[in-house]
Amino acid sequence: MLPSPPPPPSAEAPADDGAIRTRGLGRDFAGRTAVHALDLRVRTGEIYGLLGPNGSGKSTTVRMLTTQLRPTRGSARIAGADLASEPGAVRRRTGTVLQAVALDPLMTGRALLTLQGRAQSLGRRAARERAAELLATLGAESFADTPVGKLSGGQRRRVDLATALVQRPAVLFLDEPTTGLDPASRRGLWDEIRGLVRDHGITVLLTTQYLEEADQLCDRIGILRAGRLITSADPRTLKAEAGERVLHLRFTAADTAARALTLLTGRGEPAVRTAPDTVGVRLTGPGADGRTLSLLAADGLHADSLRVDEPTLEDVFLRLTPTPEEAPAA
Ligand SMILES: Nc1ncnc2c1ncn2[C@@H]1O[C@H](COP(=O)(O)OP(=O)(O)OP(=O)(O)O)[C@@H](O)[C@H]1O
Repeated sequence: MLPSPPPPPSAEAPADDGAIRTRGLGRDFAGRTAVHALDLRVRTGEIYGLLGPNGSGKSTTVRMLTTQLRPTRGSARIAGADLASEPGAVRRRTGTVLQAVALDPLMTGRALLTLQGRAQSLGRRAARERAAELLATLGAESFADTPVGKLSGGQRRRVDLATALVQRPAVLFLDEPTTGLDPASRRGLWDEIRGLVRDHGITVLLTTQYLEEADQLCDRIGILRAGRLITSADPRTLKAEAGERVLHLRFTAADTAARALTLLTGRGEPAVRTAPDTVGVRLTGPGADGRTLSLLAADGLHADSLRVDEPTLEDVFLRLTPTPEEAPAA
């Protein structure tokens, strides 16, 4: 069996704190603010992605939440433990996979996991069993006895992940878990992360620079910009807020497209010519596509093909990119 359910929150923990709750959490470096006053809430059992451009404060946030970096201001509760007054409990209840993990390249994954188990006070036999169990869970048995220095990037990340799970964490922090992996390994790792959440109730907070990763993997996403959390919502909501859908109408001939454009703009529709034979119409509300098609049909115009472009997380991200004066100085 893998992790037991998350430990119950300590008596004084407010019931609605979820797995991670920060209040005004922030950090300055030499008088410069890296993270302002973060109010973050991650629900138990969700995958929460912190997304943001370079230098926006993602790693600083993770380092504060994993007790590696002392906050300058604010407070946080993680898996029911207070970050400032119960750092030991926070460490026991969380697992962390950082970007560059310094694994001894000569040790095998199995040996590393067994060692980790011993470090967590497991007996020799229990540590071996726990290692075997985790290797099986993460599909790492076939390379469990290979020195980690000889593993591929994706295999190594599985060993990293297994190492963070030895102590059955309630909350798992992953700092850019798939950076440098090829698309197939990345997808494989997503499946493992989803499995941990689904089968073992683990809460995951990950940072990523990959929009696709955030979109595919995360239940909710928080976007950091220059040290501030500027939005936090599920990917669908973010995309819906980011922009309108665009209906592309392709006609058999360019002059038909020209007629369609004249007709639509004459009726106040937000239409533009996107190619000689294509007209794009911004869909400004429910039923907008039907209205456009009816207008055209009433004039005897029929598109040869139709395509609707949905807004992407990239639209969200681009819209939220910092202005030069907001970007932290290099
Ligand atoms: N130890 C440090 N000393 C001084 N400044 C720091 C330190 N660590 C981080 N910073 C600064 O804090 C800001 C936030 O950095 P952080 O590494 O948290 O961003 P990030 O979003 O994780 O970036 P990346 O995507 O490049 O990893 C940056 O301006 C960075 O230069």
